[in-house]
Amino acid sequence: MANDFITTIDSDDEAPQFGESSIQKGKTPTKNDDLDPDFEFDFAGGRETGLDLWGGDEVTGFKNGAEPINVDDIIARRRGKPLESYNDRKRKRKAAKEEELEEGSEEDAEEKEDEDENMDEEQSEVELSGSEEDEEMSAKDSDLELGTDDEQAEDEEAESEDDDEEEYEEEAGSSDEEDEETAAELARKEAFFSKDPSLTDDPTLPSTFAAMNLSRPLLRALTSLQLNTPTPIQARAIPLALQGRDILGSAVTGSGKTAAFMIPLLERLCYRDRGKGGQACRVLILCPTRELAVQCEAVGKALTEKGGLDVRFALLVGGLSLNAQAHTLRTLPDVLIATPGRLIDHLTNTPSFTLSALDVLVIDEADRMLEAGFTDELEEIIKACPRSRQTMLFSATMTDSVDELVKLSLDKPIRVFVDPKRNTAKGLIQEFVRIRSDETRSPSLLALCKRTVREKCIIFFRSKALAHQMRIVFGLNGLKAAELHGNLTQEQRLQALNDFKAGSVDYLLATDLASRGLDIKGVETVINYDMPGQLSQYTHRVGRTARAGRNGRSISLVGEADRKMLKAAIKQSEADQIRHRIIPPEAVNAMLDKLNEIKDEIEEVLVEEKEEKLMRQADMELKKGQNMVEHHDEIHSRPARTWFQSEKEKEKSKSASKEAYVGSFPNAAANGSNGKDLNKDGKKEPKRGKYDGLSRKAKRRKMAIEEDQADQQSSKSTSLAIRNAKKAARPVKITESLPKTKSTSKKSSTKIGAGNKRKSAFDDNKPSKKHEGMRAKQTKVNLDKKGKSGKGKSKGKK
Ligand SMILES: Nc1ncnc2c1ncn2[C@@H]1O[C@H](COP(=O)(O)OP(=O)(O)OP(=O)(O)O)[C@@H](O)[C@H]1O
Repeated sequence: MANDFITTIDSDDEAPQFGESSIQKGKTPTKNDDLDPDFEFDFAGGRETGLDLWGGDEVTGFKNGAEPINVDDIIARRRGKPLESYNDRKRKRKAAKEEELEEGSEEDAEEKEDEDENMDEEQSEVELSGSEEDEEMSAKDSDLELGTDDEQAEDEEAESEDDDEEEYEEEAGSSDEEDEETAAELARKEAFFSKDPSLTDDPTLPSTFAAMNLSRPLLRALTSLQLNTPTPIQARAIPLALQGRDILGSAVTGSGKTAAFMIPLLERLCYRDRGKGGQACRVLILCPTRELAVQCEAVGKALTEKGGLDVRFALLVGGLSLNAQAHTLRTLPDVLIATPGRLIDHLTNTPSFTLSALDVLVIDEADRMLEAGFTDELEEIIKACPRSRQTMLFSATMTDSVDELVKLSLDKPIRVFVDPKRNTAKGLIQEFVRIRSDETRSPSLLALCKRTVREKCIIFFRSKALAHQMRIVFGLNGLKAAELHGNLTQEQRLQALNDFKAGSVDYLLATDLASRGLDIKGVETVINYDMPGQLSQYTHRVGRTARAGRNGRSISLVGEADRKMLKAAIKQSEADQIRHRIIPPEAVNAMLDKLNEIKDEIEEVLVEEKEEKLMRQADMELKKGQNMVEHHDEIHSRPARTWFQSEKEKEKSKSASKEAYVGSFPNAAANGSNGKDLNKDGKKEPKRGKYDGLSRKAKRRKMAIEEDQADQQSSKSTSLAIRNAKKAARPVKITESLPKTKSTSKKSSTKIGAGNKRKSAFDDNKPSKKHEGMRAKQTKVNLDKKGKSGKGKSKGKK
């Protein structure tokens, strides 16, 4: 029985606070389109002890950018008072108590009056609408009545769990098949990967960092950051990385993977050639998001500063000044930490910047890179790296979608998978709340936050618009929240993280932008407002809590459409980690009423926000115009920046890469996230021809351009052939070696993860030559005009 392993808990014993309500079905907020593309900031500021990132000191020195709009300001303006965080309220209460003790018993009566006044003030600041008493009463009432409703709810739940059980059995049947497939896959993978010597030759793993033969400064840094004992992934990966081996590393979220690659590469840099000409960019760490790159840099810098190492970092991410980054690159920093897009931009547009001296390439959150549609960018970057480099790929979730990437970028790699059966941290309790109708989702979330989860909570939403709407709803209900998603400026994103870290807001309302890698200390709860489309996303979301051996809980609101994902999440977890939570229906209904009451006000806040945005945008346009007039000559003398793909190509390859990634999940189609190219009968649509959809005129024009290009190409190759023939006819000097014969093999154009019908990378035995920087063997299938296929074959060069 599912009941056997699902413990049901309810919210009855939790002290209620106050209630509120309604679902905002109105307007979606306007897209934040007043971003200033030129704003710049730096990440000055270190940290004292421990790897405590996002300490609130990172965001400094903003220039140019207009002040971002804060909906809390709009709400405060309407209400006449700013919102307070749970911490602020606690601090106030504590201060009041201390004051009371100091005053002594003589002034007791007088003091009590004051305190009551204070309390009233505090309460009214928090309880923004309705009378305080009413709210408290209604919340209390709902708790008292809970017994009967609870029983009813549990009965209903038991029924549903019976249904669940049947489906579990069905799933268990199909999973055998999956396991068989996996066994075959595993055999192929085993042949591809080298044996991990830490498992076979020497089963005793280093239990201390000192036992890893790390240099003294690095050991000192680790001690002062209180990293005393290596985590399992560190114990296994660091010694292998120090030997220069290529690694595919995976371990549960929050298990210290960043240090697992950062420590060996810093150790390596301690012994680099510092002589004349020895200075170069030696390490590249690729991260999927800007926030992750910033965090990764912070880990590296913390170790460097504490150890007194002479290693310089450069952060190459979007949203920061291109010119400042180009300037830093000219100084040849040792470690580049980059997001793929910005790195490509520099490779294409920053004069004399190359990766030709690179020793180590690290791809963090490798599967996410493919999910985010960075396939072509990764291929381009790998192509720009020397073949002799060491490569390490890390992620908590390694789906088969990374096979191609592994094969393309790693050389005789070792798979370092720590506890592959465990997907979530041991200290994580996963709670699930059943949502019977979508109408109750928002009130359930509010009830949860008002009654149970008061602080240090990240709430994940499927869309940016929803996260923003909910921020307004939270604000109007006296809950202090910040939002984090891609519609914000980089400044706002980092500010939100810093506010949350500092405790000046209690909730971080985020999209999946924040689901990967972010290490924020003290996150106690993760709430999934809705279940994500993929299991790996769920794993990463809930992995923002219970990190580094700590405890934490996740609470997921599960509707009918999320049942499959619920089962998958339960299946991948230990039985004692799962709980069923019930929110008293009265509390939910009270919130629903409150939300309905403030519906109009939500609209008004959105309108005010829009108006303010338009005004600031007009201001910026004005400034822009002035700049264009004043600095016309300078602006037009700059060379235009180029990109390795056109916008159209970029979009196309992004969606192809996303589809390939999503297609690797069996449940993706069920979640509506794939199958775009299937017709009504579920069959694959034929591929569109390159002239399809074009008017006759446009088609003729395109054909003419292609002909011109072909002509140009052939005249170029003719003159090259003439030059070569002349050269060959020249007599060869005795001291000169004979000219080498050129390989005629064609370049392959296989894309990582491209195409929907996926074949494992490990199925491919035919070697072929790829780009200079790539080491993997590739196969290209060339279709001739008649549709016959022929395989291009060439050797991979080491
Ligand atoms: N040896 C160690 N001892 C104690 N704490 C550690 C150790 N190594 C790392 N940590 C801490 O563990 C936390 C999580 O580390 P990190 O962010 O590298 O995890 P991760 O495995 O990369 O997680 P994710 O998969 O979510 O990206 C950090 O706060 C870090 O300071």
